[in-house]
Amino acid sequence: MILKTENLSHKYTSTWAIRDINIEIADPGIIGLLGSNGAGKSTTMNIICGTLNQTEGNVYVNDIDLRKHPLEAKKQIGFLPQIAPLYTDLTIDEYLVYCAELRLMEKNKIKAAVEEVKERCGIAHFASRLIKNLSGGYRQRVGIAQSIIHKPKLVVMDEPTNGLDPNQMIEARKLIREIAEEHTVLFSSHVLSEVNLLCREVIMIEGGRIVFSDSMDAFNNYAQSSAVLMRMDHPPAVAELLKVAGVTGVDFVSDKQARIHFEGSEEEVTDRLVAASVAGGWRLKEINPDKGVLDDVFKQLSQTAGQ
Ligand SMILES: Nc1ncnc2c1ncn2[C@@H]1O[C@H](COP(=O)(O)OP(=O)(O)OP(=O)(O)O)[C@@H](O)[C@H]1O
Repeated sequence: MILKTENLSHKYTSTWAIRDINIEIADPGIIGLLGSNGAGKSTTMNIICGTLNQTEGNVYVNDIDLRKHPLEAKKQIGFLPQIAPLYTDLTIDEYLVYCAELRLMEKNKIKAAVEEVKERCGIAHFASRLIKNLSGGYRQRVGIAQSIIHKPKLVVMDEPTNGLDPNQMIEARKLIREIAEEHTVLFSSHVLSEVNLLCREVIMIEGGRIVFSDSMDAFNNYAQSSAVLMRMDHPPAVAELLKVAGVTGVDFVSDKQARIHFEGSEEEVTDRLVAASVAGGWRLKEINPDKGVLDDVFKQLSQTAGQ
């Protein structure tokens, strides 16, 4: 098992920030830890990486108990915290050597490891530049480089694409995918689409508890909302739309676009709406499933979790 947490729970004050977090990762790939702000992602990651001591529960990395054998377990973990721990007055080379030493790498292996990781992360051409003179995207690459320099089994990244511009995000995602070819990556995000793009599996956490843990495909099936968005040139009155079998509610998001809530099969209701549009001359321009926004999915999932 690459990572196993058992009933991981943590209190900063009198209330539980996370409670009974059980994670099992047996296979390589990218696993997303998805949750809104304050859900408990950073707390979970900090504990897994040994930078925060849990109140209760256990962490095993590569079957090594992190509490009992912290040095051994930490050799198997790379960590990119939410704020990358960069020393901006060092050059990339100096910083990476320093990180390799912190990771207790053997002296004679450090030079080659630094070279390799610079190549891998696309920062070799800036090797002697001070980190403070790098753009946000390159700083993030340096942060990623330090997390894999000692070739850990598990790389943990806390919101690694947060604060990057769209191009930098694309580059960072590409790099994360490449890293996942050799390492298992656990990365957190509060953006559903980001997790969707990158991950094989998703663990969703809300209010400090896991509310969903399964494959991305299973999540998407679950998150499929029971509403469609319909754009028409000549939309009818709400009452007309409500006559279509299965339609349970209608709200207009603009004068030409309506959100149609329904019960039952999306395909059948969509077919009926299309037929009604043709018959009624509504001049349908577009009809699409309305994917639930993250908050709605959270709500659904937390209700399920409470049942
Ligand atoms: N040092 C701390 N002292 C007290 N409470 C804290 C501390 N750090 C986090 N918390 C609380 O613990 C809960 C979980 O926070 P955590 O930072 O783990 O969430 P998160 O999902 O990572 O959110 P974000 O994306 O905003 O970082 C929140 O209610 C937060 O206010």
